[in-house]
Amino acid sequence: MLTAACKFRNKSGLASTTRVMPFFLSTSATVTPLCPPPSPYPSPHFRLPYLPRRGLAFLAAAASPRTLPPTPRQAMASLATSTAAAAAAEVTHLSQRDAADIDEQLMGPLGFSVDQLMELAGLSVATAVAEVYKLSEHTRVLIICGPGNNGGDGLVAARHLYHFGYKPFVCYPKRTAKPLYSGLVTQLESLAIPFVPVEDLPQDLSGQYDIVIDAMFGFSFHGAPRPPFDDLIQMLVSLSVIGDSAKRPPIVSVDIPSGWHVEEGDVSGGGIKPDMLVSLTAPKLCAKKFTGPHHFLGGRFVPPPISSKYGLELPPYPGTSMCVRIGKVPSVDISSLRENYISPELLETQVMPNPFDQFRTWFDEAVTAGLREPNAMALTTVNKAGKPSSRMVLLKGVDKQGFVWYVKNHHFKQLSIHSNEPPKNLFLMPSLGLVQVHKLR
Ligand SMILES: NC(=O)C1=CN([C@@H]2O[C@H](COP(=O)(O)OP(=O)(O)OC[C@H]3O[C@@H](n4cnc5c(N)ncnc54)[C@H](OP(=O)(O)O)[C@@H]3O)[C@@H](O)[C@H]2O)[C@@H](O)CC1
Ligand SMILES: [K+]
Repeated sequence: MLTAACKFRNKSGLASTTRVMPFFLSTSATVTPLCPPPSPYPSPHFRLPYLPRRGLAFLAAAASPRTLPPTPRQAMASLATSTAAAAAAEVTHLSQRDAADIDEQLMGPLGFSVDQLMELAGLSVATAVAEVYKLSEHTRVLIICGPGNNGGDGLVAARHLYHFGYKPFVCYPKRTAKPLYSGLVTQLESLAIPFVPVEDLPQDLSGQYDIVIDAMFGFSFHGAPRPPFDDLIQMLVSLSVIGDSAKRPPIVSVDIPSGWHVEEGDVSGGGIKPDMLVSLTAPKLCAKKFTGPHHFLGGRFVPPPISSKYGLELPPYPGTSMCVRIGKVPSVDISSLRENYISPELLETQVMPNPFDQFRTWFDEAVTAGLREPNAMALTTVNKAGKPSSRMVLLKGVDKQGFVWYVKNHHFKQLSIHSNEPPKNLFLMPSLGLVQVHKLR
């Protein structure tokens, strides 16, 4: 397996100077642009936040009728619109009654078992958590489980998080004697996942855990929380009042923020303020009051009879994902984005003598590693006046004669590849720790 490089010195003594450019490969190649581009967009992996119907209509109008789906450019142009619209998305919110009805139908005439649904729900929670809170920065996860199925979702999520590489701790003070629950506990014990008694929890959870998952109560919650959940909820309330989210573990609520009224939300205003909510099957009415940065939907099992009976408007799940973000995508502090490019040194003696063979090896690794569109490359050309310009194109082939990519006819005229300065292409393969630069001739 080829690993990342952090420093490379070529024969002429040139060293790469940036942290993200571990390897500089310069070669001669023939440029063969083909036109027009043959493949419609977007690729199956192109991923946008959920677009409510109006947003989809906007995109559909941008594409010619019944022909091509929108190109990435068209899709990106509508991203701001769709993102804002998604905040007020027309996702169906369920009443407590409907949520319980759906539960009954799924596990009655529709043939599901509670184990199945719980497994899918818990898996959704784990994948949503992993999507937002990266393992590199959030390892220790405390899962507080209640006495019902919401607690069961928490037990399942703990198991999946363990297998994803997290270090779960489970607080499960009111165990249910049913075989489903004792089985879930046995599974966690077999993974040596610690069960923490309530009295052993520190009053301030922020020092010991990187994420706290609230799986205490779901849609059957009613009245005021009884012991010991009253204290546990208060513990999470005190956590959520620590303003600086960087100094405390984020709180992830499963289906309902525990203690909230299932339909009216945080009625007193003194309840948990989770950073993330993973609604299951469909959001409940209280989710309209959720103001945290991350709202996801999980429970990818809703069959058409349920959707049509309850008129459910739910976002499509992308690809094979078990969860989908709903609501506004939070704005990111760009300066806080960082990756540690720690990798072994790559020596000139370790690279293949033929740069095309080397490119092919790295490219195959990029595909195997699951990079999205690894054939996307920045193509830079310089016009006769010496003015450089870059654009993203898709590589469509490579052989000993050079690289082949597609551009539209009128774009081809603007490429200026007949100037003295040969064009260069650049591939970014971050998960391999690679940036490859090729000089084309
Ligand atoms: N199809 C779906 O939608 C799916 C749903 N799934 C999940 O199931 C969840 C709903 O599960 P659920 O019905 O077991 O209810 P949930 O809220 O977990 O707990 C009820 C327990 O809490 C107790 N309790 C209630 N109030 C209390 C209070 N004030 N203070 C203290 N205790 C209180 C109550 O006791 P009781 O009042 O009955 O004595 C009972 O023991 C749902 O939100 C979702 O997470 C997924 O697993 C699969 C697919
Ligand atoms: K909950």
